[in-house]
Amino acid sequence: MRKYVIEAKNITKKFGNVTALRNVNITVRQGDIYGLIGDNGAGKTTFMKLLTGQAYSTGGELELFGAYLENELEKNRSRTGAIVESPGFYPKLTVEQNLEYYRIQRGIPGRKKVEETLKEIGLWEGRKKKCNALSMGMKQRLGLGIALLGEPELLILDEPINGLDPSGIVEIRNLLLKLNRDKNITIVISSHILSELEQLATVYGFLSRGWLLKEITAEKLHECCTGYLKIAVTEPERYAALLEKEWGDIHYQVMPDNAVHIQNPQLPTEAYSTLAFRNGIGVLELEQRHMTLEEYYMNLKERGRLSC
Ligand SMILES: Nc1ncnc2c1ncn2[C@@H]1O[C@H](COP(=O)(O)OP(=O)(O)OP(=O)(O)O)[C@@H](O)[C@H]1O
Repeated sequence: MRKYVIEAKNITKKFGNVTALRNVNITVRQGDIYGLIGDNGAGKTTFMKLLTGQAYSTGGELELFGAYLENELEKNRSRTGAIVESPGFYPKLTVEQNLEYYRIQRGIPGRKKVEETLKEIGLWEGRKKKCNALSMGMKQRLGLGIALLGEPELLILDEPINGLDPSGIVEIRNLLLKLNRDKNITIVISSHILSELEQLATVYGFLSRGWLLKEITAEKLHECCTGYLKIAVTEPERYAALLEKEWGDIHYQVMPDNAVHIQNPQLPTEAYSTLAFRNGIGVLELEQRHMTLEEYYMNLKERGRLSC
């Protein structure tokens, strides 16, 4: 069993009369890439701020690397690195000078550390650039570099791919995967780009208005979302009636575009097309589809809870 890095038990956070988190239970294990998903105002940043010590809970218990007493928790925060809200760079200093500044400020020994970090985040070539001349992608990488200076075991990243172009997104993704794989760094990451999170996360937590709707591993989610068969036919209504007659307990949906979506099909694809052919119905399109993370999330929000 992998060790717990974060255990949030019944965490509540109120800002005056605004409740940002309500009895939230979140568990992150060593080596996880934990994707926090939720609409604006769901409580993602607040949760991350509780982890970094930028805010404190008003109820419940937070454990970081097994410690929950405030002074021990604080000590363990030194084992984390974070980008929560934009890191402050000195615009007139170069990339290298900014990193050097933060190294000294945090009391991290060894000048070599800056060089190693620059190479790790792919900013060695751009180290002499002033921060006010950096692209968004370079800024995000520098932010990550500052977070990495203290050799964290846990990275907390609030929307680190926000505002990046497609190649910037791929660069950050590959960097995070490498850090996770090679250094076993546990990562908590939030993003509104679900198709991107899908390529990174090993566990998901879905927040809505301060409630944790669901926590599920990527593996389990994938199993649950075996998805549906999309079969577009010339006579969808008649085809739907035939489906029911042939397999009574089948779950399907007739879509506005002549397609019928068969949920979790139990038989080989041909069985469903043959049924149409046998009854003189034309098959226009046949495609096995997995539910995307985005579709799962939209369903979850609509229904509040899903069976898986
Ligand atoms: N310092 C604060 N004072 C008062 N209310 C706050 C404060 N910080 C956050 N909130 C409120 O708490 C709720 C959760 O905000 P939070 O920033 O955690 O959401 P989020 O999921 O990160 O949203 P986004 O995707 O927009 O970043 C919101 O209603 C927000 O207005």
